Parts: sequence; C-alpha cells; structure tokens
Amino acid sequence: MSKYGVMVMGPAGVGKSTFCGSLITHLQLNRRSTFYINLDPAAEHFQHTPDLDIKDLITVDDVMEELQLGPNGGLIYCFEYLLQNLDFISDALESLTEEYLIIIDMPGQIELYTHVPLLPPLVKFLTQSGALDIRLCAAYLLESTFVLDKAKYFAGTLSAMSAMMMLGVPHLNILSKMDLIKDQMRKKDFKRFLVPDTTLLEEERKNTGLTVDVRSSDLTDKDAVMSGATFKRLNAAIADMIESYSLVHYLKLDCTDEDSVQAILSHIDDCIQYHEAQEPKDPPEEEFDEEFNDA
Ligand SMILES: Nc1nc2c(ncn2[C@@H]2O[C@H](COP(=O)(O)OP(=O)(O)OP(=O)(O)O)[C@@H](O)[C@H]2O)c(=O)[nH]1
Ligand SMILES: [Mg+2]
Repeated sequence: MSKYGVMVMGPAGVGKSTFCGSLITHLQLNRRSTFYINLDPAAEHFQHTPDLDIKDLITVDDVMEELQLGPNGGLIYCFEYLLQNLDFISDALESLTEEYLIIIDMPGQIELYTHVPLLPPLVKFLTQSGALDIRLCAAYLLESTFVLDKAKYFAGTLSAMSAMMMLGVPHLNILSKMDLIKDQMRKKDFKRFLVPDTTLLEEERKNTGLTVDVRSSDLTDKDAVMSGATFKRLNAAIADMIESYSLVHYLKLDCTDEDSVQAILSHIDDCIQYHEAQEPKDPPEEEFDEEFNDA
C-alpha cells in the first residue's frame, strides 16, 4: 500500500509553515486525514501541533550548546543525526493508510536545497524504502514580492531549479503571499514571472544601466573586473539555462484565501496521483439518511 505526501520547502520566511497550517485546516474541513511532520529543529510555533516533531529526536539549541556550533552548523548536524536515525520517521509512518496526506514542513536554510547533500538520501528513504514507499512531491515556495527585485527573483528561480534537480521527485514551484503583491503589479506584468520570462534580465540590465564594474578597494586585478559585455554574457547564459530546462513554472498562493489553498492542493493531488488510489467511501450516516428520506 502506497503512502502520499508533500514536502514543503523554500528559503527562510517564505511562508512554509503557514502554508502547512492552512493546508491542514483545509484538509480537515474536507474530512481528509493528515499527518504533519515538522523537520525544522529550531521551529517553535505551529498552527497545528505536529504529529511528529524532529525536536523530539534532537534540537538545534542542544546541539549548539553541546557541540559549540552556530545555528547553521547545528541544523546540518541535526539532519545528519536524523539520517542516522531514520526509524524515527519510519516507525511513526509505517501504519498510515493511503488516505493520509503526509505534510513535511522543512527548515528555511537555503544551503539544504542547494549544495549540502542531505536531502537526497532523506527523500530516497521516504520514497524508496520498502516500509514507506511514499509518493512524494516537493512544494518549493518563493515569496511573490521577490518579483519586485528581478535579481532576487532569478536567484530564487535558480535555487528552485537546484532543488528540483537534486531531489528528483515531482516538483511544484509556488509564489507565496500573493495578497502582498496583487495590488502592486498589473496582472499582465505579473504573468511574465509565472513562466520566467528571461528577457526581463536583459531589461533590468538596460534599466539600471548596468555595465557592471565590480571594482572595489580590494579588487584591483583587471581580471576581477566584470565588464558590461561579460555581465551581458553571464545574464544570457543564465537565461539560456532557465529556458533550456524550461522546468520552472509558478503557481500562485495566498494562504488567506481558501480557494487558493484548494487550487494548490489539487496540483499536489495530481502530482502524486492521490485520488487514483482512494477507495470509494460511503457517505457519512446523516448524509445517507437525508438522501434516503429525499428519495
Ligand atoms: N501576508 C501574508 N503573510 C504571510 C503569508 N504566509 C506567511 N506569511 C507571514 O510570513 C511570515 C513567515 O511565515 P512562516 O510560515 O513562519 O515562514 P516559514 O517559511 O515557515 O519560515 P522559516 O521556517 O523560518 O523558514 C509570518 O509572519 C507569516 O505570518 C501569506 O500568505 N500572506
Ligand atoms: Mg517554518
């Protein structure tokens, strides 16, 4: 029997935990079963109490104190420790039926999604170990206000691509906190960010007059000076890469709007083919009685 889940990822503060909370509330209202896992060993406040919390295995505070590490080193140690104790997860999930949607709330340290090789073995364990066999998709959140700063938006897009390629599971890219941007930009302009329009990069270069000269007091070597032409070529190479993979499309999320949460849920369900596996359910008794009386 398969299990079904979504791993909610993205940089710090983009609204991952808020989205997990809104998704759980929405699923509960629709009588669907959820299993909420917190894998952020520094997180303290939750809209819904996690069913499984990494802090019951290890906390960043303890690691920092005992091993004299900083917050990022502490987080990496916590994940290494989790990987050595994966039965902490499998014991809790083993008995879940296919009705459940497992929601995994991840930390926001960007290193986890770019170059530290800790998530691929975790995802492999969740999706390929015989005991679990979770059909998992990734929901990668970026904050919609990033579009106001094109460099930030494209850097975020590259981080989303990095996570997508590193994990190898179905991947949804989501622009969160849409309520913050919807009055600031025309729909037509915003559309260019939903499927990244790489000509925006060249426009930005022209608008800002960037013939970037990164000479600074400690950079005197001629080779270290990025000329306008080099910068243009770099932008073109980034644009080319984003286009040639053409993997990144964004969905819009506003956690304050239930329809928006439902729309994202539909994409998650489709990605993991949740509905295909569900047994048809009998209607609850009152509904059955009503239908019977009407008939
Ligand atoms: N306006 C608005 N604010 C939001 C939305 N989602 C989250 N926020 C706010 O953004 C802040 C960060 O939200 P979190 O859900 O904690 O973000 P996170 O990605 O889990 O943060 P870390 O786990 O620390 O990386 C909080 O103040 C939230 O209230 C949204 O849809 N709209
Ligand atoms: Mg969080």
